[in-house]
Amino acid sequence: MTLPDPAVLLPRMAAELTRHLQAHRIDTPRFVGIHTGGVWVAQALLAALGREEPLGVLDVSFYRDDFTQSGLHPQVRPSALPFEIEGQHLVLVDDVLMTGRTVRAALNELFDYGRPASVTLVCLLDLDARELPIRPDVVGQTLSLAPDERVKLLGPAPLALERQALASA
Ligand SMILES: O=P(O)(O)OC[C@H]1O[C@H](OP(=O)(O)OP(=O)(O)O)[C@H](O)[C@@H]1O
Ligand SMILES: O=c1cc[nH]c(=O)[nH]1
Repeated sequence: MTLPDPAVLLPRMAAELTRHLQAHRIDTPRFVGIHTGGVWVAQALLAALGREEPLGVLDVSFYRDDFTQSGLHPQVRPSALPFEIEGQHLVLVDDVLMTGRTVRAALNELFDYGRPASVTLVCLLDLDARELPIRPDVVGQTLSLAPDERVKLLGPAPLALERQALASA
């Protein structure tokens, strides 16, 4: 199966997000991307929406539930949220949603900064392999991979999806 082109998915996602925000009467959303791929997608989405505003960046490494098993990634960066979280309507963006564990970690981190009024979840690809009750509000495309396959977002520009074989243990 051919992987989709992010440049095709992003304008559709921008239109669907606009409809979602209007339907929920959200006028001033604050965008937060999950490092690394989610930040690239959030930047592309802001550009597609014609919005120029600071983007929050979350590195969820310390909040992962496999943190003690996997060790710390050498490029862990502090999160940077250039706006209040308390009472805000957040748009949380990631590139790939698979088990939902990264989004769980992101929500835990966000709630350590304050209580948002709402969180809208946007992802470029949904791999339909959830291990937690988390669902996206806006999704570029849903794909099912073979058990030994993974996808990787290459970026930041141009964005492209690459198929990878899962390294055997
Ligand atoms: O739903 P999950 O099973 O948690 O998987 C989704 C996460 O996997 C990838 O993160 P990765 O840690 O590879 O970071 P990256 O963005 O730097 O590639 C991807 O960017 C998502 O954040
Ligand atoms: O295939 C996958 C699964 C999880 N996260 C990714 O980035 N790709």
